[in-house]
Amino acid sequence: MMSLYRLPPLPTIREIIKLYNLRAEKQLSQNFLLDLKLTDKIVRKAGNLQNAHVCEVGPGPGGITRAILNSGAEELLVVEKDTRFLPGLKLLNEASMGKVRIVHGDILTYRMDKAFPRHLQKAWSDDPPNVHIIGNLPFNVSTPLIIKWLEEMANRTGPFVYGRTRMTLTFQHEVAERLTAPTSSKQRSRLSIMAQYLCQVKHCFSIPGRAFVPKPEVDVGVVHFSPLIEPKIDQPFKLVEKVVRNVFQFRRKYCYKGISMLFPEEQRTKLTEQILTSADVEPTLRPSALTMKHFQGLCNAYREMCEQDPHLFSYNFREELHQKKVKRNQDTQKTPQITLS
Ligand SMILES: C[S@@+](CC[C@H](N)C(=O)[O-])C[C@H]1O[C@@H](n2cnc3c(N)ncnc32)[C@H](O)[C@@H]1O
Repeated sequence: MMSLYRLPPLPTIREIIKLYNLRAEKQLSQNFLLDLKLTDKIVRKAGNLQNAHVCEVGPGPGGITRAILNSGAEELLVVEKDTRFLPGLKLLNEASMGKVRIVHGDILTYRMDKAFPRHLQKAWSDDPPNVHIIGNLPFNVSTPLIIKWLEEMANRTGPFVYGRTRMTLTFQHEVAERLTAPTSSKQRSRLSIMAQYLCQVKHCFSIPGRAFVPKPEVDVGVVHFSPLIEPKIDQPFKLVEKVVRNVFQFRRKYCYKGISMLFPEEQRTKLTEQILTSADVEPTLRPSALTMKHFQGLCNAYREMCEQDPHLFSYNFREELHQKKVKRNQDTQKTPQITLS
């Protein structure tokens, strides 16, 4: 069946690279994937792309682009920052009879909410729309981008105005492990909770660094995100983010230490006890041992406490520390100097 959708005249990626003299820019962390088995495998992990509307982020010379075009997608929007790749992408567009829409831009600022026709929109509780995001981006872009997209997923904005848009993205191997880490694993971190409370996250497979040209220092993990109908924590993203950040800031200590920093010093002991009791969290658990249910309990209890004291949410213990330091310095300067004559 697959051969029905194959587009025979597509130029090979090596031809495109040679034709336009496309060298990877090390400063831009460009690492190309030219192995067709691997580009096909990434695209297969996105699911069935027949008649799909796909956005590929950072297509570069077009290895993954080609695999997407061969998968039966109806429309492929590519967002590429580096102008050197535009002529090669135009060539792929011509060879695919106009299926590729090329945007020269930065995916961090591109309006994904306007990227596709509105008729593709599905209700959140419905099946996911036939809209997919696929990309092999530089590591310094993929991590801030996934944090931005997780917030947009929580708010149903950006690419999630179409419904539960699925994403298949590459990350540095260690980040892929953190995104998918289960309770009590070494890699369990802030990113694990933020991703897993909103989606089903799957580390599909790893690609050794040597498969890329040029070879990056680290291996790469391919991660698939499928947004959940009901997030596992029913609280605003910013609140969840604050609780989770506090819990993990002292990751080697008992969890009560980080949790206590949600509260101003004068109420710290009392309110920490209150939140731990209400969320049914054992104070001597390590942050990595907390389950999603524990985080749900902590966020719900913190929300209630913030409703009772509206100043609580804006409290930031680092700011308090900073203020104290400034005051100490001012006091030292005010102390009269006693000079011995
Ligand atoms: C690691 S290379 C991968 C290229 C290609 N997808 C592949 O797998 O061979 C990353 C690509 O993303 C592009 N890129 C980097 N930052 C970007 C951004 N903020 N927005 C859009 N594209 C970006 C780079 O120019 C480059 O083409």
